[in-house]
Amino acid sequence: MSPTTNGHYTPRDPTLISNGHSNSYSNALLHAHTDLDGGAYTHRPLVPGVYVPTVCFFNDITEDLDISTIKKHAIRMAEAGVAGITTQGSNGEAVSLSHRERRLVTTATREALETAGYHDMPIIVGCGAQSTRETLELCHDALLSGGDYVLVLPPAYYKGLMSNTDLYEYFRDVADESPLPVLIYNFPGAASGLDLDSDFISKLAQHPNIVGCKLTCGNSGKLARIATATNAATPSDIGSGFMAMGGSADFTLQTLIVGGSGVIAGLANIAPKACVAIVNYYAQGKIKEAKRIQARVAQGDWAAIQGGLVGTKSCLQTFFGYGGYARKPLPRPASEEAIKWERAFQDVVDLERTL
Ligand SMILES: N[C@@H](CC=O)C(=O)O
Repeated sequence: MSPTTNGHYTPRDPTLISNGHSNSYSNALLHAHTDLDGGAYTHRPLVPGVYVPTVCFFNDITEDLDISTIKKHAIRMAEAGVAGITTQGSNGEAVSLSHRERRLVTTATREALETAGYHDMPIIVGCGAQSTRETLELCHDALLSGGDYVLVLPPAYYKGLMSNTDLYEYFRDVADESPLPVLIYNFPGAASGLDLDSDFISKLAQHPNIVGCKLTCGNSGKLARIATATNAATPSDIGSGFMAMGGSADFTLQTLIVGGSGVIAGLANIAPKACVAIVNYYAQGKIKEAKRIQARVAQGDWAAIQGGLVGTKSCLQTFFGYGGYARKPLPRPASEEAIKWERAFQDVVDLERTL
């Protein structure tokens, strides 16, 4: 694999990575990624900014995927000005989906973006699994579903049996073999407390197929060290360089100030324009305005952090008329609970509506 700038890679041989899932749509996607002269396979560049880890939508009764709402939501996000979409992040209920359903969600998202004219919008696909083998299978699926990058959480089920070296080798092996460039996902809350440190991530960042990270640990000191060590892309760059991303909207401005590249933030499902406004104000040097928006976004994100995707969906249903419920066994908020989330998100939704 030969890297050029961030987001532009030539894989070994794109025709060899069908992994048994090839169909006419995925062939069309491969074709869409391939230069007309039959040349290099390229990925849509990752531009610094806000990436939304989209929630997944289901039929309330059958719990089947609600593809039309998945598409509608992706378009609403794109129209709000996000830089890209992440399917199967923690908000996307990946752990409740089969491999087939994961492919369907990413394919539907790509189709929606294509239909709405967002041909250049990158999709990052969550692909972390408990074995190197399954992670790689998901990475291949991500490619064939229209994804451009993969976001990989460390395996943690057998945490007690693995050393730092084993984990390092996991990311290295995935990056060596993944047909899509990799972002490392550090989220101790979803990985049995496993918290990757800045030395570990900065060392892995030297791998030519590792192009960024998402830090949901909320550690802006760690982010500063990684951004410096990797010479990370910032909102004033044109999209080349390592993408050192914050993992929650409540430290978007802090991420930018220490040299990070933006955020992959669940709150953007509710308030994408507010999150984007922080980045834009920062890029224009309007720090006072950025701080003002950040303060309200941080408060709204507190609700998103506490309520997770259950609270986020409840908020979408209340204020935007779609959202539904998470798959069981996650709870369906009773009416008092829904009112609680309505109150908690009210201010950030008000803010969003002014933008
Ligand atoms: N708070 C996080 C949760 C997962 O990373 C987010 O905003 O996405």
